[in-house]
Amino acid sequence: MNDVASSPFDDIRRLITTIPGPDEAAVEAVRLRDRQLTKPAGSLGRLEWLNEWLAAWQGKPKPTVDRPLVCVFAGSHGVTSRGVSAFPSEVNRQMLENFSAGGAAINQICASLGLGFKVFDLAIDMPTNDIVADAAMDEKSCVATMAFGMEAVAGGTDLLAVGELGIGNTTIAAAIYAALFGGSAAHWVGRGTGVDDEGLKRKIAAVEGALDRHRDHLKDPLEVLRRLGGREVAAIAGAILAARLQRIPVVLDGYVTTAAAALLHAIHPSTIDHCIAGHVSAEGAHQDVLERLGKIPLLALGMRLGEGTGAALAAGIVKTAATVHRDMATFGQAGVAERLS
Ligand SMILES: O=C(O)c1ccc[n+]([C@@H]2O[C@H](COP(=O)([O-])O)[C@@H](O)[C@H]2O)c1
Ligand SMILES: Cc1cc2nc[nH]c2cc1C
Repeated sequence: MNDVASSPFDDIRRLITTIPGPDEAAVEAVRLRDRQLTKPAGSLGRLEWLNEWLAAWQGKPKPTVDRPLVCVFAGSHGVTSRGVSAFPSEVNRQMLENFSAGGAAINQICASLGLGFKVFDLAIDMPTNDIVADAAMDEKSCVATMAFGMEAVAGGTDLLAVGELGIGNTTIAAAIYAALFGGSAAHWVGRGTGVDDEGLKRKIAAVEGALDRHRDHLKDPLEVLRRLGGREVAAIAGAILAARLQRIPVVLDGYVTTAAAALLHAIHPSTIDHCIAGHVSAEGAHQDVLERLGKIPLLALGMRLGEGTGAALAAGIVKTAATVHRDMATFGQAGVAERLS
């Protein structure tokens, strides 16, 4: 008998030890074809790199973006009782209805770019505990929610864009970053949906209170997730892991979504090598987070909506990059003269 008590988190840790690495042969095949296409070498900038990235993580010498999928995870948060958002928590349910009716920004972006769209309701009417007073979740429900997130890609996709919805979750994200990276609560807290100066003070106080409450238990990133996180963050972490195991590249959304990636990165940096930052959010500290994760955002549009919008726009660019690589003529096919020397 093993006398060390096993925890549900051990399954997650074990899973992380099994994730595949990049397919270098596929990357080489993309580079070879890229050199033959009718353009000066390197002239498509990061579009060229995107195809190498797709090939590396799909494990395909001819990368595809035929079934791109945007998954949005919705959670609700007990910390909202502290006045940390400019909007009431009812917005969660109302925005889910808006998603279903096709009225949200993300619906228009997905329709415009030809992206699939799925929403996951993570017990939106049952908020997680207030992180200042208690742990957000118990270990079992944290792992169960990660497992639920893993199912997001079960229907099949070749590019996953992840996003979230959850009033109060920029406070949750700020607390996670403060726990992972240190620094003051004020550095990590921003205006989210648009809180005024008083709201900003309440957010800072909430993050300080949460860190104080959980201070002796924040070494393990999975404990940070359980204590300071939310269900959407747990589910996104699960989706990112499942995508890696199924060789699906991932595009991250903004400040809140990136918190899930930062937790995985803290377990082991290579865990998020198959992820790119779709955009840098206008939420103040996002650029700092991306630098710490070694991610250069594809877009910088001053957006701070969440709901996967930045990731979806970036996924549209990734889709175009794959089409360009697949369908351009070579110098030989087009009869275009090659470089002189
Ligand atoms: O992801 C971002 O960069 C981002 C920045 C600001 C706000 N949000 C969205 O706004 C909500 C959280 O804002 P708040 O003020 O309620 O903490 C949540 O639904 C997020 O999707 C998202
Ligand atoms: C209206 C609204 C839409 C959102 N989408 C993501 N977060 C949101 C927050 C609000 C308040």
